[in-house]
Amino acid sequence: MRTSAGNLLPPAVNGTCELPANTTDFCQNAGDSRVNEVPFLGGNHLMFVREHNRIVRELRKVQPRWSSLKLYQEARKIIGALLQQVTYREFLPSILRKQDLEKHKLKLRNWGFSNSYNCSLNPGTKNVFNAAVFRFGHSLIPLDLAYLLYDFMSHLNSTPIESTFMNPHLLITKGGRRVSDLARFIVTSNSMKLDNQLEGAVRNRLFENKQGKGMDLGALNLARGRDHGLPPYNAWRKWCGLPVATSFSNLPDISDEKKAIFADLYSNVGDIDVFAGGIAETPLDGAAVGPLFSCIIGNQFRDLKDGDRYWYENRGVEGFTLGQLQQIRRVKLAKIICQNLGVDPIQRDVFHVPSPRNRWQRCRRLPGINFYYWRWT
Ligand code: HEM
Repeated sequence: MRTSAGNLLPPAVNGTCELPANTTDFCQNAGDSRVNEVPFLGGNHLMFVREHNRIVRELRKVQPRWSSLKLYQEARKIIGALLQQVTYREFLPSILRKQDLEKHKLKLRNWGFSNSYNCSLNPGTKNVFNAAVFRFGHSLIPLDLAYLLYDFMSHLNSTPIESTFMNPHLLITKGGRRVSDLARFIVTSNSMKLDNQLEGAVRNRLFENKQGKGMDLGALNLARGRDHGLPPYNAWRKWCGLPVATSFSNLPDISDEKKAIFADLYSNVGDIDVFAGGIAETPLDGAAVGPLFSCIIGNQFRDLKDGDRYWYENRGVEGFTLGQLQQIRRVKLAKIICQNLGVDPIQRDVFHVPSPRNRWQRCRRLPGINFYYWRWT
């Protein structure tokens, strides 16, 4: 895939971000226009483009006769598999309880092919998931971004997050030489707590213009839910088989303090918006989200997996061989980050900050794919 100098993403033809005057920075081009929304999202795009190109180089060594189209398609298939694996094996366990992962059949196999495909499931994302539930991440957004240098101690260029919206400077400056400093900062920093608090940066200053007028992401989420005609919080509780609130004083999974706020803001308990109610729930023990969001997220990811005929663990003419599948199963996100963004050492589980239970590892010691298994494809 095309990159630009410094192994960065190619520049966008039409400016899709806001650049200060007299800068050598550029807006990045990617398959999704949100690539410029915030530098760590751009960093994710960049990482997978680099990983794609790295995989193509490796495949070419074992399959020198493959056309560039065949190389592209096989690398794309492997990237798809890695994204699925990281999501289910690393990300979901960091937000859902073990018993909910089991209940929704979200656990991946360690060996062999999967036979969980169910043609009656619809793998499309549901309106409530996009327009409300999966926006829970808006409460995790950090206050600022910075560089963390090689010594893992010195912080530089701390920048309020609102100054980085639609401005890829921190990521692409100096011909990409700062990419690893930014990535090192991100993998070692805690996100904000998952709660019903959104930082001022996104509540008042989202995409702020020159006159100092910004938007409110929380309000956008609520408006989007209504605009999409989503049923209210209580209706989704019922859908999930959870007790439904009959009055503000008996909202079952919400603290007394928040019950009072809801009573102040809504005239009827049946009107509470699903986004507002869901992020106000007290997280379940061992989870980052409360019962309602656990239910809807669990359901959605079950359908995305079991409703997908091309799920990477499935057996099929289009699928991987067993040997290839076992190679893919060796890879964790830490390996993808360290190989492509130069964070070395890195903790094994990048969804948690480094600790004695989540120790640093040298990149070369983390398992990766042996492309020898693609020799007979
Ligand atoms: C600084 C970081 C972020 C910013 C500035 C941001 C901003 C936005 C904006 C402006 C929208 C569109 C709102 C609308 O008009 O309806 C949106 C949608 C959304 N965001 Fe975020 N967001 C960020 C991080 C996250 C995170 C961490 C998550 C989840 C883990 C997330 C999940 C979503 C989802 C699911 C949508 C709906 C997408 C769709 O329907 O296609 N966002 N975000």
